[in-house]
Amino acid sequence: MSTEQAEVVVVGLGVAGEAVGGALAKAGVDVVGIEDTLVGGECPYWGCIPSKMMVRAGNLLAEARRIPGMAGSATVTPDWAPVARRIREEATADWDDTIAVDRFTDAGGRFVRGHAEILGPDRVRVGDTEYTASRGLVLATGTEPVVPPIDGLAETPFWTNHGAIEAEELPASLIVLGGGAIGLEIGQVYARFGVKVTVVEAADRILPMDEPESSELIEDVLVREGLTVHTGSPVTRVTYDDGSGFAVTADGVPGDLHAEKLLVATGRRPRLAPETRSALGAPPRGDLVDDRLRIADRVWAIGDAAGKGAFTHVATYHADIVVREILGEDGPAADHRALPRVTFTDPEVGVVGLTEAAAREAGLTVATGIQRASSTTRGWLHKAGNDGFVKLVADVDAGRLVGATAAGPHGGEVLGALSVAVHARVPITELESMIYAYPTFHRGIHEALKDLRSAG
Ligand SMILES: Cc1cc2nc3c(=O)[nH]c(=O)nc-3n(C[C@H](O)[C@H](O)[C@H](O)COP(=O)(O)OP(=O)(O)OC[C@H]3O[C@@H](n4cnc5c(N)ncnc54)[C@H](O)[C@@H]3O)c2cc1C
Ligand SMILES: NC(=O)c1ccc[n+]([C@@H]2O[C@H](COP(=O)([O-])OP(=O)(O)OC[C@H]3O[C@@H](n4cnc5c(N)ncnc54)[C@H](O)[C@@H]3O)[C@@H](O)[C@H]2O)c1
Repeated sequence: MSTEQAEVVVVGLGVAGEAVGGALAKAGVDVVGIEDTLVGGECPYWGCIPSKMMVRAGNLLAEARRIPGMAGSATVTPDWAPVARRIREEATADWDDTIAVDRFTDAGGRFVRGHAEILGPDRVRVGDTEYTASRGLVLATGTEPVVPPIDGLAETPFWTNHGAIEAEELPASLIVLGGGAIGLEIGQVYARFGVKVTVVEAADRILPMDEPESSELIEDVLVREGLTVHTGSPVTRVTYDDGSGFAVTADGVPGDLHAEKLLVATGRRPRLAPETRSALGAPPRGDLVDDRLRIADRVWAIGDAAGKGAFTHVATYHADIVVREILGEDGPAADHRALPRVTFTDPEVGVVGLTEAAAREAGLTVATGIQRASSTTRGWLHKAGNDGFVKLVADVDAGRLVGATAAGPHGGEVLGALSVAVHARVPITELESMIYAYPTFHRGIHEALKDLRSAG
C-alpha cells in the first residue's frame, strides 16, 4: 500500500466534483480528483445533455405535426439516426472523457481513474494507494438508479437511462416503469419517433411530487399523443424472453403488458454507501449536510450526493459554495428554498419552491392563483400545442409567493420570473404593479396574480 498526500481530495468528478476540483486547482490548491467512470458524470453522457438533444428532436417532430390547420401541410418522417449520431458525436464524443480529463489536469489537478473507498474524514483508498487530504475531502459521488425489488426484474436485461440514451436504433415498443422526469421525457420522445410507449406509475398520478394540475396536464397530452399511461399500478412481476421481450404484470392492469424494451426510471439515490456515512461519523439516515454542505469538519457532500435535489444547477451551486469554503472566502450559505426544476416534456413543467400541498404541510396559510395558457392572448394565438398553466402558491401572512409552477410552451423560461419572485421574496403587491409585456406567455403570471387576489 502506498500513500499520497494532497490538500484536497475530490471523490467523483461529475458536474459537481469537476467544478470544485477545477476551480481549486486553478486557485493553486493541490487537488486529487478521483473518478471511476467518466469525468463530467451523468449529465453530459447519460443525462441532461443527450436527453435534451432527444427532446429537441422530438419537439421538432411535434411542431411539424402541428402545421396542418395552422400553416399548410407537412409530411413528417421520423429518423432516429441523426439523433443517435448527434448524441454520440456532439454530446459524448462516443462516451470518451479525454477532453474533460485534460481540462482538469491542465488546470493543475492530479487525476486518478478508479473507485474510491472512503476510509475516514481525511483518507480514501483507490486500489493499492491511500490518499490523505490535509485541507478537505469533497464527496461528489452523484446518484445511482433505484431498481425496485420486483419479482423477476433483476434477472432481465432492463434498461436504465443509460440504455435509453445509448440506443442506436429504437425498439418497436417500450414499457417505462416510473412516471417521473426521466420516464416522461424519454417516453414522450420515443413515442414521437413512433415507438409504442406504455408508462406504468405506482403512485396514483404521474409526476406525483408536482402539482396535481401538472400530472393531469401531462397525462392528458401524452395520451393524446398515443402513449398509454397506467397510474396506481405497482408492478408485481417482470419476465423476459429472447423472442417475445418483456412481460410486465401490474396491479389493476388487466393481463400482462408486453414490450421489446423496459426502461426502469423509478428514482435515483445518492451513491454513498451506509459504511461511508458511518466512516465519516454521519447518522445512517436523515440530513447528510448542514447549510455549508458539511458532513463533518472539513468533509463536504455536494451535488446529487448531498440529497438536496438531483439537478445540474444544484451541483454547480454547491460547487461554488464549497470552493469558497475551502479557500476561506465569505459568501452566503446554501439556501434551497427557491430551488427551480424543469421537466422537459412538451409542454415543459417548471416548478420553483413549494407546491400547494407542501406549503400546506409546512403549516402556512396558503392561497393559490391559476391561469390556463390557452386563456391568455399568447396561448390563444399559439393554438396548437398551447396546453399549460401558471399556478402561484402564496404565503398569505407574509404576502409573498413561496412556490409556483409554469407549465406550457417555454414553461422553463417563464419559470425564470417566478424563481426571482420566490428567491428574492418579492412582495405580491410589487408583482401586481409590474408591467408584463404583451402578448407573452409570462403574462400568464399577471393573470394568475389576479386569480390569487380574487381568492383572497
Ligand atoms: C436522464 C437524465 C436526465 C437529466 N436531465 C437533467 C436536466 O435536464 N437538468 C438538470 O438540472 N439535471 C438533469 N439530470 C440530473 C443531473 O444529471 C445530475 O443532477 C447531475 O449529473 C449531478 O451531478 P453530480 O456531479 O452531483 O453527480 P454525477 O453527475 O452523477 O457525477 C458523480 C460522479 O461520481 C462518480 N463516482 C461515484 N462514486 C465514486 C467513487 N466511490 N469513486 C470514484 N468515482 C465515483 C460517478 O461515476 C460519477 O461520474 C438528469 C439526470 C438524468 C439521469
Ligand atoms: N429535467 C430534469 O431536470 C431531470 C430530468 C431527468 C432526471 N432528473 C433528475 O433525476 C432524478 C431521477 O429521475 P426519475 O425519473 O428516475 O425519478 P423521479 O423521482 O422523478 O420519478 C420516479 C417515479 O417513479 C415512480 N415509482 C417509484 N417506484 C415505482 C415502481 N416500483 N413502479 C412504478 N413506478 C414507481 C415514482 O412514484 C415517481 O413518479 C429526478 O428526480 C431528477 O432529480 C432531472
